[in-house]
Amino acid sequence: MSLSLYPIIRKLGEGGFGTTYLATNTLMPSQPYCVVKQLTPTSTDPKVQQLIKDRFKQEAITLEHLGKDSNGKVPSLYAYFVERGEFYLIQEYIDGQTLNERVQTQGLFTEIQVRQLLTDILPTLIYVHQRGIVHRDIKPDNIMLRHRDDKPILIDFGAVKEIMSTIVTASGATAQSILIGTPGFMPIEQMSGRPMFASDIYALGLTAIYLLTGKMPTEIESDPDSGNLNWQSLAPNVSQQLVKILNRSIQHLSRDRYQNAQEMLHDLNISSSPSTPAQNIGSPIPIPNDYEKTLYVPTPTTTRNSESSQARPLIATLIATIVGVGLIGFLVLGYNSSRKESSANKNNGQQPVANNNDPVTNSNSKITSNSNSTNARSNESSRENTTSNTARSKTSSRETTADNTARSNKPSRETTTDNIDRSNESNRETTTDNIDRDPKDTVRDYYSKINNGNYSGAWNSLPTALQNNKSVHPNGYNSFLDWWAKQVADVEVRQTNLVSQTDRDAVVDVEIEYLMRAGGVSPQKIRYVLSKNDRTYEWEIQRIGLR
Ligand SMILES: Nc1ncnc2c1ncn2[C@@H]1O[C@H](COP(=O)(O)OP(=O)(O)OP(=O)(O)O)[C@@H](O)[C@H]1O
Repeated sequence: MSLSLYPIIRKLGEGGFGTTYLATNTLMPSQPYCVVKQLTPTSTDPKVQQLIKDRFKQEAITLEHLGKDSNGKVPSLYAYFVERGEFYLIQEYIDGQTLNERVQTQGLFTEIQVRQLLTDILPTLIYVHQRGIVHRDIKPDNIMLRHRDDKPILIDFGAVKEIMSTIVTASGATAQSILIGTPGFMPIEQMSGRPMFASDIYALGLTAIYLLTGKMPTEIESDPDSGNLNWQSLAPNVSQQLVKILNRSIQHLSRDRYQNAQEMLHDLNISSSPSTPAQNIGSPIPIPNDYEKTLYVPTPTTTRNSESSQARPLIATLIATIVGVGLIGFLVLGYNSSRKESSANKNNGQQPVANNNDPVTNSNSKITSNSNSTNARSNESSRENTTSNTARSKTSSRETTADNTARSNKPSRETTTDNIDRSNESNRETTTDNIDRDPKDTVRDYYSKINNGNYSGAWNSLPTALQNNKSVHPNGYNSFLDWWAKQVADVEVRQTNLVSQTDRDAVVDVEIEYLMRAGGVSPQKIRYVLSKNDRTYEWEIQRIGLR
């Protein structure tokens, strides 16, 4: 097989991974049009290239079966091959228009048209998901309306692009260097490298909103309190029923969305045709303005809302990051961060005693392989995957922690005893070490303590004013434990930035993600104000606030 069999007519588009062309399929008697998708891998390492070749073949087989059995719902795959380091897919040409082109040429969709589109495309999604495939890049550019029958065809599956971004990390593991998906259409779990079927539902909901409003998700204002998109005012004639369905499909947390395409199709079928314009359906739940409160107050509503309100800014940041670096080098981070130990509740609500000498295992921000996210076998197995990965990483992290604890407990305790009786001179020794310490380490240490189950140590790192703030910690240390030990499974430090530093003060911005025990991931951007202790010269947290 070779490219010369498919003479190029013209370019159709160019994306992050290559170029799509209109071509002629000379292998067929009528020499019909075909589409040539040329993909260029990120890595030029020969070992990685071989790996990509193997995976590319697997993915081509998947696409072949998907096309063959789909009854025209997705383009057929005619051929695949590798030529001069470039990877090629030869696909059926769909004579039609993308949804984006349709809106540009014919204007916005009516509710009836959107309902028809959803009724047509949801069975395709059911079909794709039943084969264990998450599309991962549903958007108006990737759904075509075929001229002959106006039926929607799903194009441009994300998995093959993800394969192109395969790299080998320093530890020898394979990972994907790029998040597949389009800014604004990617839900939070997909941005964390864990796409699931509900991720496609999210993107489809936003696609429908685009058809009704003409606005991409990034162009729609979100409610400052909840982060929910204020799209209804842009489409005031849409019925309450459809608003409700679309709002459910675009919930931030996957568990609040339709779990599968059948559920959404079912609601669409039973809901009546357009009648009453929507009035505040799915309206945002307000969150308290007290930002510090959302750091710890462990009520599910607050968690959801704080996630909502924070997810969009984070998404914006990630978009900027992804776009800014030309889509290269944005490594998908896994969740193998260090673990809390079940002894978390040992103190049972009593005020903890000083325990600042617990060993600190800095296991944050690890880069891990994300190779299992390509095809989720089913919703259930997708969940299993996530759980088992978490479980696996927890075990290994716990081992690391235990190991480190064993190694470092003793010296730590000795230091404690020493410190009590020590003279100023020894304090000066400590000082010399600490002068050079980065204030960012203090922040990282705080989260490491939490991940290691050293809640009392973390609590003691907080300024007294925050500990005693009744709106943040109504039950003191118990409130702190309620959040960290009972609701948060892991906290991942994504980024730490030293904003400013003098001899005495420092400001550190961090981007973290809470992995919630109930499921879901909640990103947060937090600002720490630290000051240097006059006596110990250690950096101490003075204030914490959301950014
Ligand atoms: N099977 C197809 N039949 C007809 N036209 C197609 C087909 N596949 C893609 N196109 C057209 O080519 C355009 C670009 O294709 P596609 O979305 O696959 O890749 P891209 O935009 O170049 O990059 P990326 O894959 O990164 O999105 C589409 O918007 C569509 O107009």
